[in-house]
Amino acid sequence: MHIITEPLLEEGLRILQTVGEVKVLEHPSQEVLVKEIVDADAIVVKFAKVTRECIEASKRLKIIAKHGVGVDNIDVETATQRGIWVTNVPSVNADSVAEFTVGLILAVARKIPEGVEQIKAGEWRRESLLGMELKGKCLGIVGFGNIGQRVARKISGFEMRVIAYDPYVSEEKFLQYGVELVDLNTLLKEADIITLHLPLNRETRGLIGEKELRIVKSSAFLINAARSEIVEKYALLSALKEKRLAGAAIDVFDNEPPSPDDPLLKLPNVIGTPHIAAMTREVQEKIVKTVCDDVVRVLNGQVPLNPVNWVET
Ligand SMILES: NC(=O)c1ccc[n+]([C@@H]2O[C@H](COP(=O)([O-])OP(=O)(O)OC[C@H]3O[C@@H](n4cnc5c(N)ncnc54)[C@H](O)[C@@H]3O)[C@@H](O)[C@H]2O)c1
Ligand SMILES: O=C(O)CC[C@@H](O)C(=O)O
Repeated sequence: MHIITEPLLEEGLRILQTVGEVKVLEHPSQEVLVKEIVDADAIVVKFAKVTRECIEASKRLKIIAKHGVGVDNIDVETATQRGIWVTNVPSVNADSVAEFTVGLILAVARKIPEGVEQIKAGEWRRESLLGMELKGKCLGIVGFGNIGQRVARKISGFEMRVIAYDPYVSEEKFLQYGVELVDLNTLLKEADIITLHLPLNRETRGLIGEKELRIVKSSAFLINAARSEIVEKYALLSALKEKRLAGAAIDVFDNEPPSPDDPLLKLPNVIGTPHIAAMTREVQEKIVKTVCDDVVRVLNGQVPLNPVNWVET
């Protein structure tokens, strides 16, 4: 039996049914997941948390397949210790996420959502919507992997200076994209727009905190379409309230969906979207096939094509 924790495109169900019965749990609580995972051979997960408790409750689990890139909602260490494959779908959503990031940059720098709200409310207060031109400004990309590189490529027509920080990418890669490699402090000091494209893990949790937000220009904007916890929420709130940061565009929240009372969403200089950077028809159709094909491979005794861990034999 295979478990799916969130609704999946029909094509995915069809592929999974070739190797067994499929049970769709719509956004299960931890309690439900711990109970349901006991007899599962495979689990396909979008946002549900596959914790140590879940993994330890499972008796037959062979694969935890992430419908996306970031595996921060899966306890990869425990899965690895127990010989369970964890897979993801790298690069497939990178173009859509990069396109969306460019959209967020334009939206926040040119106050597009406020303009839409005003006109729908029958208002015409153009003077309150003075934006920032991108030409000649500096874009700072933190995390220069699949998405970060595509953001650099897609923004090139806007004639910005592009700098990036990524300690794990070779200098040649930055040269290839015409991007200046800098350290994090330089990026925070010099960027007019800072955009995050790195995974959430022990090293990156809270990477952008009080100290870092005191370095940024007060005219700068922060874009986060990576993971919420990379930025310390209360440090971000203070920076925005005290106008030490001009604005933020955020696609990811620590509790999704966020409460309508989330203090970040109450701020006029914050744009929020419901984790939709990868939500295009093209991406969803490709992801579902890749993620389910790996489940089939593992259940047929083959090595998956997109493992994020390994199992010692
Ligand atoms: N909002 C969404 O819908 C959405 C969609 C896709 C991905 N994401 C998030 O975006 C992240 C990046 O995706 P990707 O496809 O570019 O992944 P990727 O693995 O291709 O690139 C991530 C890059 O981050 C770098 N990195 C790691 N630790 C770092 C650190 N401490 N400082 C700077 N750079 C560091 C890595 O070297 C790598 O180059 C994912 O992990 C996921 O959390 C969000
Ligand atoms: O499923 C989605 O649309 C989001 C997944 C995204 O956050 C990812 O890590 O790839």
